[in-house]
Amino acid sequence: ARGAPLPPGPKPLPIIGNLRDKPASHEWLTYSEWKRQYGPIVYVRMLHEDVIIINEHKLALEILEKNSTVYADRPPGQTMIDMIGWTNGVAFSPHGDRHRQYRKLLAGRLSPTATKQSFELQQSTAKSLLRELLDHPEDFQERIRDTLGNSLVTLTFGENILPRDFNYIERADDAHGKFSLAGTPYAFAVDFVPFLKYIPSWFPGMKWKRDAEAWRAELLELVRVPYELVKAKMAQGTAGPSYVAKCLETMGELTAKTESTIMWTAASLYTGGSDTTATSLTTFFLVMILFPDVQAKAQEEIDRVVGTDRLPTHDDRASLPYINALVKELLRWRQVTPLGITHCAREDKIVEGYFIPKGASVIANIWEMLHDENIYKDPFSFKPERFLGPDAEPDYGNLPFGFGRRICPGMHLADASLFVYTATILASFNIGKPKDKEGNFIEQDVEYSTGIVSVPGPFSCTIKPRSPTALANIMRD
Ligand code: HEM
Repeated sequence: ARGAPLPPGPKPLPIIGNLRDKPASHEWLTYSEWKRQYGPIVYVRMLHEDVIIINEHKLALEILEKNSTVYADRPPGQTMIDMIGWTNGVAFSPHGDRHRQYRKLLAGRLSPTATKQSFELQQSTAKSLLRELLDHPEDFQERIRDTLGNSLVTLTFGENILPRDFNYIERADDAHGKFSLAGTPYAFAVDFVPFLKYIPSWFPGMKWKRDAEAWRAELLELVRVPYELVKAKMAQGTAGPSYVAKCLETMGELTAKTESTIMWTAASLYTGGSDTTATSLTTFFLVMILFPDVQAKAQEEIDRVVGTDRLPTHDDRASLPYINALVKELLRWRQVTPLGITHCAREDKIVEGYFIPKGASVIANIWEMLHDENIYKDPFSFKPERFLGPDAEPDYGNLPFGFGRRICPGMHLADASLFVYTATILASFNIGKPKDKEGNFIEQDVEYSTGIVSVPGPFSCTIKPRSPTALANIMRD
């Protein structure tokens, strides 16, 4: 398929290619610079890895959606990730028969219609969150993470399924930390010298392999134990509703393969949904202190449409256009996964006159696409109004959730839960800038981390019930 040129990009050096151009962190910012220098599609070579960076939404749709099967794979990735077993998980599985099975099962349970079955859980999660925020406003970031995390565990396995000594959240977060470590490029000798993985782990200097084996066992336990517990409760007829219970009900006869499909997709709900949703909701608090007029308008809409005697629910969604626009703007302003997850080309292809080689890593700079000045006026200010009225700016569709065969399967759940969490909080609290002893507002520089999920550092805000009626609503039940 050659005959067309590779996309333009910074000049590579012999052997190492563009390794020295690789940004140390927050890569999306450098990639955006490259858009201005080289255009919307850029090619770089990292050692022997071909990397294509797409910086424009229209082009990303053209490449990743129109040729969704060609770009459905993930890059082979780090040896350590594979040794620990993460390539069995949904997000890092190669796109073959197994990944198709994963997606089919997830699609059945996370479709817009199926998602409605979790509305009640989301509403009760929103209420628990109100109580947590009332009692521990200074810890709001941690409380958000915990409350939303617990809700995902309940959604996946059911209420009170896990014994006290099996702290799912702690174990999962620990496994995610080890995943990040294992995924750090060239952090382990085996990334340079793959045959090291065949040397026995008792050999001197092989601690990394003993680590890999221990981490593999931990991950397997995290994936298997809760599943087995639900299965046992199902057999006794005592399991409550959950993702796993529903899968077991509908899967028919169980084989090792179908069980593995249920287990790994179940694990992907917390892995994919926890940091992302919690980070978006944390950013919502930042927005509230930085853009007080947005908070006032949102509260005005809720008071007018829902009233003050009760909390908003999913049923109110269609009559709350400003809140809907706010959620849309929240996912644009600080998209939480700025580069999505890297896709990989399964075959050579010429797209838009450029050659994209088989095996190339394909990165979509979602951050740049959502801040494109040609589409969004004043892209760094937070304006829900941009999505409202006759002069509305274009709707970005599913862009924050990625592309093609790999698009986020949890997007409807994420969207619905963010709606009900933000609406419930807006109905109940005023969120404000903290003040110092002299009563002056404290300005804070909030930095977002680098990584697959870009997480805000700590910041503070005041969280106070809006009125005695609001307080009564929080305290009810
Ligand atoms: C604000 C919330 C969320 C955002 C912004 C988000 C974003 C994304 C993005 C950009 C991808 C990569 C898509 C691609 O490769 O093109 C992804 C994948 C994924 N997400 Fe989400 N996500 C969110 C919430 C969730 C939730 C709530 C769940 C599950 C309950 C979830 C589960 C997953 C899974 C399993 C994958 C891997 C899909 C695959 O590789 O086939 N995500 N997400």
